Amino acid sequence: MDPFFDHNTRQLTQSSWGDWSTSSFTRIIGFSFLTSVFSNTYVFDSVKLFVLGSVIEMGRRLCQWLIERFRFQYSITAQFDEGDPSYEWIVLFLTQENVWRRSRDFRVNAKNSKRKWGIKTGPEGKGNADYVPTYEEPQLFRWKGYWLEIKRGKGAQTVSHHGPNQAATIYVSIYTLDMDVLSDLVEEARLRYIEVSRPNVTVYIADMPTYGPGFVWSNVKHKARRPLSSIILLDGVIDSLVKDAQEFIDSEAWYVSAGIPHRRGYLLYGPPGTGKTSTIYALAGELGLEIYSLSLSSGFVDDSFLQKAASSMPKNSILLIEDIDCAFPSRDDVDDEEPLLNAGFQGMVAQNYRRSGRKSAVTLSGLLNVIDGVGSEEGKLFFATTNYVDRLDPALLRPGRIDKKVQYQLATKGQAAALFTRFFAEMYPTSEESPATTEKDAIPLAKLAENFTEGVPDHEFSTAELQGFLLSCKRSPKEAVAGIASWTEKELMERQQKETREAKRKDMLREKREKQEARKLEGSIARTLGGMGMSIYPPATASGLVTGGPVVPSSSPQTPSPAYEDSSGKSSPVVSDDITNPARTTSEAEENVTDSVSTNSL
Ligand SMILES: Nc1ncnc2c1ncn2[C@@H]1O[C@H](COP(=O)(O)OP(=O)(O)OP(=O)(O)O)[C@@H](O)[C@H]1O
Repeated sequence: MDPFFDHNTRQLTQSSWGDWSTSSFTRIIGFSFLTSVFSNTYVFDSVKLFVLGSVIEMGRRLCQWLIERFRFQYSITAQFDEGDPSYEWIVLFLTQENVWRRSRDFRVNAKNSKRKWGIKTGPEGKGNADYVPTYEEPQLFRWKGYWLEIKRGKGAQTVSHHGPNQAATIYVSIYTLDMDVLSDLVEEARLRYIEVSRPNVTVYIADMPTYGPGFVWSNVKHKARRPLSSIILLDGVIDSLVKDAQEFIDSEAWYVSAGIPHRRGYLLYGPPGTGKTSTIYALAGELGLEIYSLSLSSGFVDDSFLQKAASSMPKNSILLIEDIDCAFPSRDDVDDEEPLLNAGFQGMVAQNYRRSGRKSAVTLSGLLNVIDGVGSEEGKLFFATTNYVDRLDPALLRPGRIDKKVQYQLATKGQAAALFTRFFAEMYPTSEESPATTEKDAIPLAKLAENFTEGVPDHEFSTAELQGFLLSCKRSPKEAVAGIASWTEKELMERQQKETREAKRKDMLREKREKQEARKLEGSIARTLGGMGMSIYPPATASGLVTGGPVVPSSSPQTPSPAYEDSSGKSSPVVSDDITNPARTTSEAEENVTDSVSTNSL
């Protein structure tokens, strides 16, 4: 029975009518709303699209998930970080495999670094830039029947003078589970790199601080290989060096069986410009070794940086540390650096170690650890150069750390003649059939070289200096012969003048330091006496009326002499140059300015 309808009276009661009408109305309205919605094709199509879109998106995500699963299960991914030598290998490999053809993003580098993996953009030698693909978008290609995918990511952070830099990382995924395929790929990339770099010596330089995991050899240069014959040293020096290094490389098995770490250290020492660095580059070119170079005088190179750098070098390569004496204190350096420090910013670390008398943040023990440590084993050659061998600690020079020392000297007459001959050899071909030049016909080259050496005193000039002179008259050997005597005379005179100025400057610096130390001492005595209620001078002395006089107790223990007090009530450390001559109480600032001006003017 219908609760809202009274069949007897056939009337609806007031309350039941209201309820019924509401519910029916809602049903009718809802139905009609839905009917109207679905009868509207626009809305219906939108819903269909929405459902379809959701299905497609789900499908896409499912596919992505499956691909990721597949990749994870059936591929090997290798990571190549910029700054590591293997990064260079893989970039060259990708360039040679023409993977870049589908690239849209390129990094443009000036060609001066002779990078070997920039893509060819036209006929050989065209343009002054390298175009290096960045692989921002993943690329797929086939190699030896395997699918490889290349992706780029972000690597370790470095900091240069221009701010932080983000090194790049290249990920190579190979769709196989065979690790041998990956090692084959890396080995092939390495061999191709060596082949391409053969006419050059590859030099990795760490010239930026690195943060985070990994290590960045931030700069790579390819220098033209220099023939050993172009290095002019005393007879037999370079040959014995090359022979020694070659023997070391060839005798790895012997080192292992003898239980001796397979590394060897060389120290090349002598005046600047005598060919130390050139020798190492020529030797690396001859033996096909890469050079990893860093300078201890770079402010950011400390013990941990050095350790990381040494451990990230590959086998059979050279670790080159130039100016190794920077890690050792020298009193002269403190004097020399003082104006620099006062001039302004040097960096907190730099200030700390420079104040300690060193130019480097690397400590001796840090350096020895690197030479002895794990990072230095495995067929690594360690080369160090210095202009000041006497500053080196004996601990560094002991066999096992430095196995061979080579002394470089200023040029002898013989070296000067060899340099001259090398310089003008092209103008004076040795072959009999070579076309003659007028100069050649006039005087033979050997004779000219002999004449040239008459104007060069033994052991006075470096090879670099003589080379500089020859460059100024490179078109005419006769001109060089004619000008050498006056050039040496002028150079020697200038050198003497410079030495006099330098000696004077050092004297002034020493004097200044002694004065400062005396002032410090006086200040501390004054403070001590002031604290005890005493003064080093009677009150009249402090006012400048009386000079000299013994140290006497102050007349009033509670009130120290105002001459030793600054505005804050503390005793002033700067009063006089000499406690036995307290009359010089006037303008210290003026005197300091005079000192520094005269120092700078020197
Ligand atoms: N013995 C040499 N034989 C040939 N060239 C030399 C020789 N010495 C110097 N030079 C020339 O002089 C320049 C500087 O040489 P290099 O940098 O090798 O000297 P260095 O001894 O390492 O100097 P520094 O101690 O200042 O580093 C180079 O261009 C090099 O060609």
